[in-house]
Amino acid sequence: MDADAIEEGRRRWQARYDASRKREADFTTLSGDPVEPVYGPRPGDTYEGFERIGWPGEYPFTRGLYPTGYRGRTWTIRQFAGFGNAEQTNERYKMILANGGGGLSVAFDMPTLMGRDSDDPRSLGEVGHCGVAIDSAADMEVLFKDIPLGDVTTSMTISGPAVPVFCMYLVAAERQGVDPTVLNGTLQTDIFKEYIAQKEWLFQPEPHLRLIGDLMEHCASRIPAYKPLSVSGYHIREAGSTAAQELAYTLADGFGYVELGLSRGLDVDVFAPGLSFFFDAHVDFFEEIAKFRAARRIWARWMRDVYGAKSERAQWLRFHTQTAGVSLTAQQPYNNVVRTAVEALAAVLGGTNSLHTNALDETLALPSEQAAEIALRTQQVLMEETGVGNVADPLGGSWYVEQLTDRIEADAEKIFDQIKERGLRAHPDGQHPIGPVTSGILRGIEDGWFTGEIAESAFRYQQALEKGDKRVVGVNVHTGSVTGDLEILRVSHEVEREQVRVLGARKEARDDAAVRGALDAMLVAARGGANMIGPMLDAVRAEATLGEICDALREEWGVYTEPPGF
Ligand SMILES: CC(C)(COP(=O)(O)OP(=O)(O)OC[C@H]1O[C@@H](n2cnc3c(N)ncnc32)[C@H](O)[C@@H]1OP(=O)(O)O)[C@@H](O)C(=O)NCCC(=O)NCCSC(=O)CCC(=O)O
Repeated sequence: MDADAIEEGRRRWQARYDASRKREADFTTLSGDPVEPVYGPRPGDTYEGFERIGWPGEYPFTRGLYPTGYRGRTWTIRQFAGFGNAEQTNERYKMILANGGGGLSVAFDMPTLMGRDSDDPRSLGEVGHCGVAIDSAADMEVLFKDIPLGDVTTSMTISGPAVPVFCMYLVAAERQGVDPTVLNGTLQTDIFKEYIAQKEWLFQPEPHLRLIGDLMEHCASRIPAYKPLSVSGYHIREAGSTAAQELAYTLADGFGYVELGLSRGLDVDVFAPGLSFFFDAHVDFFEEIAKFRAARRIWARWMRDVYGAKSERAQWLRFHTQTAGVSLTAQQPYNNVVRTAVEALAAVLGGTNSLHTNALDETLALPSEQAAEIALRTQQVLMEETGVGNVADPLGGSWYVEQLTDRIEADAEKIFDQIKERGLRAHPDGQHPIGPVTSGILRGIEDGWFTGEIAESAFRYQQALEKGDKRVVGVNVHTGSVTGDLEILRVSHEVEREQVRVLGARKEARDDAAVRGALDAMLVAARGGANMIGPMLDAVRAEATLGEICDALREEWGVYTEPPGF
């Protein structure tokens, strides 16, 4: 790009920066010297390919979504939390909010994630263990007791039974007297990554996609700020993928949901802002920063050029980041604080919109209160002390980071081609039921391609670790010393007994005929083409449980069994 064009871009950015709101904060160095909100080539310099880098707040958004970077608003500190019953988790949420947490993020227990009630025999021993147990709208009410749902953004990490759980959240808001149309938050809902990595699905992909389409339609028309999908690479990475695979599979899944919305006749400029993303921040500092920058650029280009999105918001890739659970070690666990801080810094330098920092004991158990506090404080140290939010995309223009960004982008594009090619194999006539990328994803799920590719990468890394080419402190290098007793959070089995007792009492107290009638009406919608959110909300209002709703649908649609892979 020639020097004049670069200067014209700088003036455009400056005008938008001047017109934007900034935080009341000190934007100087620790020594008191002023710093610019963003840096670029020196006036008069040319820069080949600068249009791929650009300025913060404009296409292709490599350098961030906002002209102000974090000067406008810092990232959201959003700590993923949940354990035991709704009452215990409600206490933890109040602690997080009181200590400066910016939003909530609900972790559900395994039975809830699988759409089973706490009194289901298959739930035995799991209730309240890896997250909070939620059986019905009444539990959701307790979960958010004294937390005004209209004022706090709430993320819920659940995908198989995302839609009934979302209905419970809406009913809890109704019962708080909050107008559901003002709600703001994120539901994970990403079923593709369940088949690819996390493996918490309920049905075949097609009925799941139908439900997700209903949800997208409902949110786009009635709850405009709510983000019904958090397209997730985190679990793909944690399963052992490379950074480029994480990026490419996740963005491809995002394209799949865009195609789903388009196939339902929705307007891309209306529904696309409801798609958000969720990535891992692993320990290779620069590779991760490059991944985040490439993610924004690829998404903006595809949204504009392939799917016809016109508004900036529909071209924006907004993402939450969690530091890499898989990088934590049980050996010398205090070192995990250091790893997490480095990973969190990569996320921030990559321009994350929201961040969870892992607690040092998470490789052993759910975080203790003390470990959870250190994790929260880690973000606050970065935010308050380091000056990292003063300058947007401070690594933009680094030869290394720019080349890494280009390389990851090119690797991702190759993977998109492979996915589309699989789609064409499934539909050689080019008649894709939802869209070409979706066909490729479904084919890749069906024939085990994604899981095979991830397993291959995980295997290669493990070999490198065992040969000592890759080193992990406390694991294959610097192994002695620095130990210490950790206080481990243990969830009492009493929680399960109490949850089952309360659930039994609620079932006794409700109007069974109303529950049955509402579930039947939901099944009528399932068989026809009507949007299922309305009837599902009615079932939830009648205190139908999550297990009852999911079982009715399992009976209707059948369950999914993974094809065996070797
Ligand atoms: C979009 C995100 C990513 C972030 O939403 P947030 O509300 O926190 O932040 P945001 O949208 O970026 O910002 C809030 C508002 O401020 C505005 N805003 C932000 N920065 C600005 C700036 N500089 N200038 C002007 N406006 C700005 C935004 O546009 C937005 O307003 P508008 O709304 O008006 O635009 C959302 O989807 C989210 O919160 N996701 C979290 C997902 C999550 O927690 N998942 C946990 C998974 S845990 C898991 O899966 C478990 C893994 C495991 O451990 O196994």
